[in-house]
Amino acid sequence: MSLKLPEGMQINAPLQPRFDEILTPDALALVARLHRAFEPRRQELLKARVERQKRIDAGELPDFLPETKAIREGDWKVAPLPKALENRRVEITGPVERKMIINAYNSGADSYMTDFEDSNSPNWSNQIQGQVNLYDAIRRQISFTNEKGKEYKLNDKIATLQIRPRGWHLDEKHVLVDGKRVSGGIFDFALVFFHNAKEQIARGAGPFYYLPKMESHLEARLWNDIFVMAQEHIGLPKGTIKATVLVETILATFEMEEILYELRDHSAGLNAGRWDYIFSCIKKFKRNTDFCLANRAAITMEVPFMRAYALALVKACHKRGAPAMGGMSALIPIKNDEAANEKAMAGIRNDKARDARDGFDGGWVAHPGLVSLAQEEFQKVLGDRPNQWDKQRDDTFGPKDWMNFQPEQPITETGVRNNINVGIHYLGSWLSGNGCVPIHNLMEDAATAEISRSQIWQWVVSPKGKLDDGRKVDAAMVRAIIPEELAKVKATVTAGGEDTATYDQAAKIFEEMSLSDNFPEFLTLPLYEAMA
Ligand SMILES: CC(=O)SCCNC(=O)CCNC(=O)[C@H](O)C(C)(C)COP(=O)(O)OP(=O)(O)OC[C@H]1O[C@@H](n2cnc3c(N)ncnc32)[C@H](O)[C@@H]1OP(=O)(O)O
Ligand SMILES: O=CC(=O)O
Ligand SMILES: [Mg+2]
Repeated sequence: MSLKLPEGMQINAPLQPRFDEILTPDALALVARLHRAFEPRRQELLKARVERQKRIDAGELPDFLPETKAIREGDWKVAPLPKALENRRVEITGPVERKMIINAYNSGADSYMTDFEDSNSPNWSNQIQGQVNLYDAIRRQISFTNEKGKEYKLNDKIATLQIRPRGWHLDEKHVLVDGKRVSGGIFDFALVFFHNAKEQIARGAGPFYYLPKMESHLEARLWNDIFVMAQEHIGLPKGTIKATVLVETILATFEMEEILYELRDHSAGLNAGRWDYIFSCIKKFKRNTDFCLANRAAITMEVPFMRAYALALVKACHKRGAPAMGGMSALIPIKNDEAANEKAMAGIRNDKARDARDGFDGGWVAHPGLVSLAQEEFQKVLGDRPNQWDKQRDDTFGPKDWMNFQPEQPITETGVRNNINVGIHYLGSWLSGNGCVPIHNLMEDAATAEISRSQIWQWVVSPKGKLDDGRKVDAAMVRAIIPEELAKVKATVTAGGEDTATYDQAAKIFEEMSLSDNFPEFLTLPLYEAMA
């Protein structure tokens, strides 16, 4: 099998069965066109992130942008949404894996966000097989048979699909245009859009996306411009694409209305992506000795800075006629322990009930077993209404609330060990090709793992990184604990019948990342270079 590539493009990766159906000359021509038009801007925006980080490291604190005041104070709304996106009470998410795609579509959720991002390990095979899977699913020709002979196919009634491409920071290292790597996000979007947008419209839905990890409205403008060119390229009217932006960086909180404005023809609202958000709060202020968060488990949606961010998001969305989507609790069903399972389910109910009361129009779940209880909680508040866009909030949250990073205690040895254990387990799994894993009965993905590894870094560096018994968290402590937790992780993985080959490498990378002077921007950057 060989591919006919557009001029100037190289693909340095093996072709598996059916990859040629995705990597067609016309689809790759769109990748090349978008790359040539927009890669310089992506690079500038990534450079601007680095420059801004330097200023924050030197003590600058973010604030609202004076140059966008008119947008914040102006009277405008986002364009109306298609019917398929009016009701999004429960959105299930998950990696672009064949069986899971079928299960998620059939789960009873209103919508299904299929994920090339946080829950996906972006090796070449996962990326392109994921595209094959979506191509089949959108055409209702997907099926799967497991090793026991159980057959999977789509129900008559399925969820509305939304697709999350990779964030701006990640390249697709296997595809070069004019000698340069293409953006992972542009690559994922261009292929899935080119092959499926018209088919999705013909089937009563549309090309709907989720956009991750943005730090500014200029980054949203880049996506908007990409949408405009892509729609023109295949002959769809401007405004056909709809995209929900995850507000999952602290800096984006200061530009929520501007982000909606940039995407106003294509916006499907905002989502409170809590896990990357917590990670971003740690990362952005990691050298500010005033800030040091407590154990990961203590940073819930109930702590004031997380509430201030979530409620501000509802306010911004409803003011602009856009859906406000809630994020995901990491709780998942627990097998073989009824009491623990009941507690987890009560936790999910609580989470969804709070979001619904606050004004969110829906929220995410991690697992099909959570769909009905999330539906029930939104039903209690929304009743027969498809959403609650009519609910306007009048809170006045601002910078002080968003940067009130409390609690700072407790930090405990258990907390340190848990972060190291989860970090190594997740990294090892990611390197072996699995980007979402149940660990200690919680859903762990790239965003939750980022919190674990960045907390270790911060606790070592910050004078406030002290355990409740008075000991300072330091490099020696971390180095001593890593082998102990690695052994536990390997025992768990072996008990689950899986190979432990990638876990020594994971522990090494984890140690380097948590103890190096330079904080790696994303854990997936060194990991992606380490993978084939
Ligand atoms: C921070 C963020 O970005 S959040 C968004 C990203 N994270 C996610 O999308 C989480 C996705 N969830 C998952 O990957 C999984 O639920 C996990 C890894 C957490 C747990 O998975 P498992 O241990 O396999 O769960 P479990 O064994 O209970 O699964 C039971 C069945 O449900 C399926 N299932 C579980 N979660 C999902 C899902 N999200 N989508 C589709 N099917 C699912 C399993 O494949 C399995 O199917 P089967 O019975 O037909 O074999
Ligand atoms: O993408 C979602 C998050 O919480 O991070
Ligand atoms: Mg995220």
